[in-house]
Amino acid sequence: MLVIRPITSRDLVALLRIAEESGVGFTSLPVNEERLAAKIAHSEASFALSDSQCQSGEQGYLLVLEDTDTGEVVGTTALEARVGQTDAFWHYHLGSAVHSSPSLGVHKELKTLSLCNDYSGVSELCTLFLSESHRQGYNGKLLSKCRFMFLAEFRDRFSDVVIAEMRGVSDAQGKSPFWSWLQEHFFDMEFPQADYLSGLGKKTFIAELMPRHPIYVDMLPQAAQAVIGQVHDKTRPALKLLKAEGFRWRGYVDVFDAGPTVECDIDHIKAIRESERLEVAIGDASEGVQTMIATTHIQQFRCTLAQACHRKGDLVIDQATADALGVKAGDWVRAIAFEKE
Ligand SMILES: CC(C)(COP(=O)(O)OP(=O)(O)OC[C@H]1O[C@@H](n2cnc3c(N)ncnc32)[C@H](O)[C@@H]1OP(=O)(O)O)[C@@H](O)C(=O)NCCC(=O)NCCSC(=O)CCC(=O)O
Repeated sequence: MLVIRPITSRDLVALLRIAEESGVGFTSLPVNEERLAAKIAHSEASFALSDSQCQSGEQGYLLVLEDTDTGEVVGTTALEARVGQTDAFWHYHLGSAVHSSPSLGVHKELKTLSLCNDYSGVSELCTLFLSESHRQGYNGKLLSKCRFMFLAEFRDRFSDVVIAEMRGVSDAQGKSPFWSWLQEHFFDMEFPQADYLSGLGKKTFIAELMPRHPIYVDMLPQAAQAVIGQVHDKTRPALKLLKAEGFRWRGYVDVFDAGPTVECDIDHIKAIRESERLEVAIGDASEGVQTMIATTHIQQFRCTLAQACHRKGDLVIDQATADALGVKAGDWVRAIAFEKE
């Protein structure tokens, strides 16, 4: 059975393997053992806090998908409580500037990119990765959507707005058309190095070196213009999953690869609106439907997909599912059907 649970220090080797597998441009998982160990420790500390200790918003929750039959970790998924609390959180915003001279009969509407910190303090979904061997059935959906169960249950720890920075376009060698232009004029480093430094949290160079004035998009090379707001091929499924939940692009893009950042008000997220809190009943669930089920205690958070019968106020699951989730009859869970009954 595949079960999502909080990461622990014992998962470091698996996380390192996933970081290698995810490749260049997957900023939140740099291939750096020390950094990954620090990420795990930060997550463990965040899970250990009580709600009232979370005022700073600096918490990060990193979860893994474990195949309980083999003990193998096959995916990751994460949430940041509030970004930009300790360092600045940068984006470019795609806007427009109108240059108009009625007397000459000239009217030009030009697209611009302006550096901003508009998403400071919002919550972020990140670090979504499923090993290729497990990209089948509802596994990807489970990994993406389990975070909405988490947001719904532990709502007070998060902001009213949730974003996700989608990986932008880069080739197999890690060359990004957008970065190539920035590199040529403003930086002396390759995209993988900039992305790596950003993943390490060393982001001050962005403020120091990035172009400070708005950029006229028409003045960028065609190749750079073409990838603004576009996602990496491998990230299309991740974007589709979020769009289906109500996430939209409002013109914000990553400062390195120009990948889109999508956002949604927390209360408008489909899975949050449609999931229900139900009481567990143990029994025969073979006539039920595929259901995502999450537990409601943060330290013992578990989420899985299993056959379940939805009855008025309760949810019938079998003993194996209850064991995997660590729940018993009468406990509360949050659930949402992936299939209609
Ligand atoms: C993102 C996941 C975990 C998703 O898993 P799967 O690929 O198994 O999911 P799936 O169910 O097959 O696909 C989800 C939906 O996308 C559709 N789909 C599949 N391939 C597509 C494509 N090329 N273009 C458009 N849509 C596509 C499927 O039909 C399905 O829609 P229907 O249900 O309608 O059929 C995986 O692809 C992955 O690990 N990708 C590589 C890592 C990555 O790029 N991660 C995102 C980085 S950006 C990030 O982490 C921030 C975002 C975030 O955290 O959510």
